[in-house]
Amino acid sequence: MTILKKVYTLVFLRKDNKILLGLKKRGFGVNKWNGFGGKVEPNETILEAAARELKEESCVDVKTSELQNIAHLEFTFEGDPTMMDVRVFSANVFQGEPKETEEMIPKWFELNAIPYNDMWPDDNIWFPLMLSGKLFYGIFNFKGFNTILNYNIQELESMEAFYKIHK
Ligand SMILES: Nc1nc2c([nH]c(=O)n2[C@H]2C[C@H](O)[C@@H](COP(=O)(O)OP(=O)(O)OP(=O)(O)O)O2)c(=O)[nH]1
Repeated sequence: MTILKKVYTLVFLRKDNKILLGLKKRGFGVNKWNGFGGKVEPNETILEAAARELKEESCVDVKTSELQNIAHLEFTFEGDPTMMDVRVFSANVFQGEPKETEEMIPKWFELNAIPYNDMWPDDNIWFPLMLSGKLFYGIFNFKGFNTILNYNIQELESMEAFYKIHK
């Protein structure tokens, strides 16, 4: 089966031992808490897309130089030839206060109170790696949107080295 790849961004803001999540109000992942992100458009870089989606969904501004790439995630769904290629970033320097938008209701969560029951089912597998400052590559194969058929996670030494071999 031909695999079509679509590139997405996902940004997590950090402040005072808290993480900013948003409750998605519509579309893919509706009613789930998540970071902020979306599809990379043809006329922009991945970093530009990450900053744009954060702004659109939470009203917060971030400089692309403050976005740290911390993970690469790939999602496939049984029977769907599209692979979602998700570039995950974190930032602790940003401008403005998060505000509710048409897409998201933002909220700061203590790191020991992450609402995993209302998140994508893979998140409780890789959030602990992210929260302990690890870099990683994860692949998740879903059946429907609630069942993980199989997955693999690899810790990485550096994202640059990973992207040199993983095009
Ligand atoms: N935490 C987490 N995030 C995920 C998973 N799967 C997945 O696509 N995401 C992220 C990647 C993107 O940030 C977001 C999906 O993007 P989107 O469909 O909202 O993109 P968009 O805003 O461009 O779409 P649109 O509604 O404007 O068409 O969800 C997952 O399993 N866990």
